[in-house]
Amino acid sequence: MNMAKRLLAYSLPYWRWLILAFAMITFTALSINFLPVLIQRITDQCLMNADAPADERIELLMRLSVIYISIAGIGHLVRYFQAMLTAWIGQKIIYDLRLEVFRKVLRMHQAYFDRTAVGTLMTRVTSDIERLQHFVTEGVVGSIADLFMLFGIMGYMIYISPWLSLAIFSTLPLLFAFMFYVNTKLRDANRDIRDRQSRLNAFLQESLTGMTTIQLFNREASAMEDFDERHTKLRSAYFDEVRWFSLYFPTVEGGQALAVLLILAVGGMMLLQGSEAITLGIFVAFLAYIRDFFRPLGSLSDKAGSFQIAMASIERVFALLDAEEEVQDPAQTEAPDRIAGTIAFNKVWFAYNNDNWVIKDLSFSVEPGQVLAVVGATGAGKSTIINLIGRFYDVQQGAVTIDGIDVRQFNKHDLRGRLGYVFQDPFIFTGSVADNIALQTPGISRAEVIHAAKTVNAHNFIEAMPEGYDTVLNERGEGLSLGQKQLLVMARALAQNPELLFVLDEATASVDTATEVLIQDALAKLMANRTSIVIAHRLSTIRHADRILVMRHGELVDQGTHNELMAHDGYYRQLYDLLQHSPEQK
Ligand SMILES: Nc1ncnc2c1ncn2[C@@H]1O[C@H](COP(=O)(O)OP(=O)(O)OP(=O)(O)O)[C@@H](O)[C@H]1O
Repeated sequence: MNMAKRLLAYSLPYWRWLILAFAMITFTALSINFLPVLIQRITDQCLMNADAPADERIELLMRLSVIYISIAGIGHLVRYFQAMLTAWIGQKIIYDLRLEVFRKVLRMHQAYFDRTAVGTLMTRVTSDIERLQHFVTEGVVGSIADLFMLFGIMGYMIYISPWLSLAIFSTLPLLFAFMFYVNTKLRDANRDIRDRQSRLNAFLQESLTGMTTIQLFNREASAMEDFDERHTKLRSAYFDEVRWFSLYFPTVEGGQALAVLLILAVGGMMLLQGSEAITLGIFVAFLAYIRDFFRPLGSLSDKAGSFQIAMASIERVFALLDAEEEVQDPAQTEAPDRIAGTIAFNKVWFAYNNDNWVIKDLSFSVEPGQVLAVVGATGAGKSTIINLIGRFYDVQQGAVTIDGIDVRQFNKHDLRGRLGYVFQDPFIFTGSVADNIALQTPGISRAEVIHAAKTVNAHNFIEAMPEGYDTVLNERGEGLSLGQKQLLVMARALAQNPELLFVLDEATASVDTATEVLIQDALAKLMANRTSIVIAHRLSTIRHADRILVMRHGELVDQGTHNELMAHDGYYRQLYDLLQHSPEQK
C-alpha cells in the first residue's frame, strides 16, 4: 500500500474532526480570497466612478470597508481555530502511531534485536516519528489548506479577468517542473541523512555502553576517528539537503517577480489601450492576488520538501511495523494451571544463522524438581538451550516441550511468566530497589518483596542502603557491588515465583568469598523444589546437580551424575580437571 495513504489511514478515527477542519479551510479560502474583489469594487465603484454622486460613493466606500473588515476578521479567526484543530488531530495520530511502534518493538523476537542496532531503533521511535508528526500536522492538512487557498485565488482571478489570469498561469508549468526536480533530489538527500544519522546514533550508543572498555584500552583516539568519519558523512548529507532546499525560495520569489512583471506589462498595456476587459480595480486586485497567490505556493513547495523528508521516515517506520515477528503465538494456546516441570528436548536442531547449526539433534529431559547442570566449553550451545525453552528463538527441527506440551503451543507471555532467570550480568532498571524486585508485577506486595530479599540474603544490604527498599537505583545499579546486584536479581526471580528456573552460574572472581557463600546459599534456595537448568561453571553447582549434560559443539556428548561421568573418563573429566585448576574456583 502506498505509504502516505497508509499513514492517512491513521486519521480515520478522527474523521469527524477532519471534516470540520476541511469545512473551516473551505470557509477561509472563500472568505479571505474575496477581499481583493472588494478592493476591486472600491477602486472601480467608489474611487474611479466619477459619474456617481460623491455621497453615494462615500456611503458605498463605508459599506464595503465594513464588509471588508468583517470578512477579514471572521476569516482569520476561523483560520486560527482550524490551525489549532489540525495540530490537535496530528498530535493524536502521532500519539497512536508512536504507541504502536513501541508495542511492536516489545513484541519483536531476539533475532531481530541481534540484527538491529539499538541506535537505529531509537531513531525510529524518536526522530522518525517526530518527522511524521510534522508531516501529518503541517504537511497533509496544511497542504490541503494551501491548495484550497490557491484554488480559491485562481477561481477569483479567473472570475474577474480570464485573460490576465491566463497570462500569469502560463508561468506555472515551468515552475512546477523545476520544483518537482528539486523534490526528487531532496528526497535522496534526506534518505542519506536518515541512514547516516542512524549509523551515528548506533555508534554513539555502542561507545557509551562500552565506555569503560574504550578508556581501559586507550581506544579514545580511534573511537574519535570513527565518530568523526560518520559525523563527516552526516554533515555532507545535510549540506546536500540544504543546497537543494535553498533553491526553493529564490525560485518562488523569482516566479512572483515574473508574475508582477506580467501584470504590469500586460495589464498596464491593456489599461493604456483602453481595453474593455480590464479596469484599474482589476489591475489593483490582481497585484493583491499575486502576493496571496505565491504565499501558499511557496509554502506548498516548502511542504513538498518536508514531504520528501517525511516519506523517508514513513518508509522506515512502516518497515519496522511490517517486520515479521518470527516467534508468534499459535491460534490456539495451551495454558495448564500449574506445570509439574518436565522439560524435554526432542531431536532439536537449531541455528541462529541459516544452516550454521548451533544445536545438533539434541535430546534430553529433566524431571520435575530436578536440577540439571549443563557443562561444555565456551560456545558449546549451553545458553542457547535456555533461549530455546523461553522461545526467544524457535527451533528449526524437533521440539522443546514442557510437561509434554510443545513450547510453541503456549502463549509467549504465559510461557515466560512461568520461567525465572538469573543471569550473570544482572540488569537493573531505573527505580527503587523494591520496584526492581517486584518489576511492577500485579499482586506482589511489599511483604513478599521483603520475604524474597530475606530468602536470598539480600535483605541486610538493602536495609543498610540510605532509603532501604525505597532507595532509587539508576539503570547501571550504581552503588551496588556485582555480588549485591546478583542477589537482587535472585530476589527478583524468587518474588515472581517461577515454575521453572534457569541460572547462568558463572564463577566470578570479582565476588569475595563471603558474598560467594551468600550467592551459593541463595541459589540453593531458589532451586529448591523447582525444575532448574543451570549453565554451570562452579564446581560445587556441578557436583550437586541431579544430572549433568555435557555439550560439545552443539552436540550432547555425555550425560549422567557427576560420579557416573567421572567414571566414564571422557570429555567431562577433561572439563572438570580444567575447571578444578581454574583460579576462579574457590
Ligand atoms: N544471538 C546470536 N546470534 C548468532 N550466533 C549466536 C548468537 N548467540 C550465540 N551464538 C553462537 O551460538 C553458539 C553457541 O552459543 P552459546 O551462547 O549457546 O554458547 P555457550 O555454550 O553458552 O557459551 P558460553 O559458555 O561462552 O556462554 C556460539 O558459536 C555463538 O557464537
